[in-house]
Amino acid sequence: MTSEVQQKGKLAKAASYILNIKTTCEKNEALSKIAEQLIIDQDYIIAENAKDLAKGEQQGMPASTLDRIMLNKERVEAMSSAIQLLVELNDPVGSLLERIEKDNGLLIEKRLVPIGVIGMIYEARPNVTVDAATLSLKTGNAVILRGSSSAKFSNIALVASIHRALSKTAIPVDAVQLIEDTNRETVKELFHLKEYLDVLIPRGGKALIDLVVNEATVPVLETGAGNCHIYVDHTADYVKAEKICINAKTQRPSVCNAAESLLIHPDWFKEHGKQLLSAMHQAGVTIIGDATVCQALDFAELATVEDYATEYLDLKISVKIVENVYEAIEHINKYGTNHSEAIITEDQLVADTFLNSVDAAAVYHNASTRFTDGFEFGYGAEIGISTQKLHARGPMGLPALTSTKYFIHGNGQIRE
Ligand SMILES: NC(=O)C1=CN([C@@H]2O[C@H](COP(=O)(O)OP(=O)(O)OC[C@H]3O[C@@H](n4cnc5c(N)ncnc54)[C@H](OP(=O)(O)O)[C@@H]3O)[C@@H](O)[C@H]2O)C=CC1
Ligand SMILES: N[C@@H](CCC(=O)OP(=O)(O)O)C(=O)O
Repeated sequence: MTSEVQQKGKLAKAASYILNIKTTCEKNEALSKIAEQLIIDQDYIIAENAKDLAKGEQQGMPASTLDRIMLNKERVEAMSSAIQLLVELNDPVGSLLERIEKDNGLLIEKRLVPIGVIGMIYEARPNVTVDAATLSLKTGNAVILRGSSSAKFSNIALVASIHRALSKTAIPVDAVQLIEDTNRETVKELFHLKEYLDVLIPRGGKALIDLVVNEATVPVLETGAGNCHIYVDHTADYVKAEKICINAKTQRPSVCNAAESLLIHPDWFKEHGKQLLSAMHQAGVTIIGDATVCQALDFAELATVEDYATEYLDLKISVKIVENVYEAIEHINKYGTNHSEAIITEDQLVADTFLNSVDAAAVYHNASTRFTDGFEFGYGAEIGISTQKLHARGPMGLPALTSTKYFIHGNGQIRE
């Protein structure tokens, strides 16, 4: 018997061949219809979402996880408006990257093309269902979605709404597939769906990413956990440091681009450490410090080596005193996850050393790590934040969902 994954993979592949010849106008019309349909269906979507929330509450899920799953009128409207923004963005498909005219008259053009079928395994956040589907459609790709079991009812409702919208357009309904069987074994089927999948994007914690990278035989675009640091150098401006550290830690502690660790120069710590960490503590942050920090502050708890490797995803931060920018870089390259790293300094040379030597997808000088986001970078949304180096790095918006193809135009040339 053919499995759900096999069946939906086959349908998505067939749809991808239809989709890749659709015009930008046809794709945009379909996106606008989806934006409208989500609003029409919002009561149904919110009612289905309530089933996920009730299940989560019964299982004793923390409030931060329930908040990630929760949909209300405002959030559905935000999803719909994000799609309208995507409509406005340039369609990269067809863009000419290179044009070579050979002496024999051959014209070689290198253009951006859809990847084909994208597989997505992702966390319990229903808006990712809509982001992934719409980014894929705009770039002429079909998508197979496998969201978390914790958001199952919400995802089924959202994809039903997307299908209702697509059925009124030139874009095939089969271009968006949702795997409804949330058994973890079905996830593994995607790892080997070579016949139908062109790329698999896992979006979630380290355990999921390691599993996919180690086991998948299909090409993988790796996203990753965010153990993000801020290094406060001895020339750092206090006002900037406080604003950035509090924003990076507290604005949305559960996301991958939130700061998890502070590294501070000893001279700066002597002068401003107490003021900064007290302000963070007052903002609700638990300070897990090294011996120097704990000696200076009675509210700090002592850090272990594990703390430096931990992505808390909570109102908690580890704090370590480092001798200089070189020790900061060494620490980050050892404990970081190649996601987003920041330095606060007024010294441009120190900043340049940090930005060039830290191995991460996004490096910041005097700004919050929270900006690593597709919308903030101008991509409308992101399908994930890549922490690998090949094909795409950082927030993956529309261009990251394309490949290239050579189009060669001749008039009878043969190779001598
Ligand atoms: N770089 C990026 O783009 C992003 C990174 N993140 C990172 O993700 C993490 C938070 O996500 P979290 O909620 O923990 O997500 P998880 O990693 O727990 O889950 C993500 C998805 O993978 C599935 N899954 C997890 N483990 C397995 C397994 N062993 N076998 C099969 N399927 C599996 C889950 O299914 P099910 O839930 O049904 O079990 C879910 O659909 C943080 O580390 C955060 O930094 C988050 C968003 C974006
Ligand atoms: N796009 C996000 C960051 C990445 C993300 O989606 O994180 P998560 O909430 O863990 O699923 C943002 O900063 O808004």
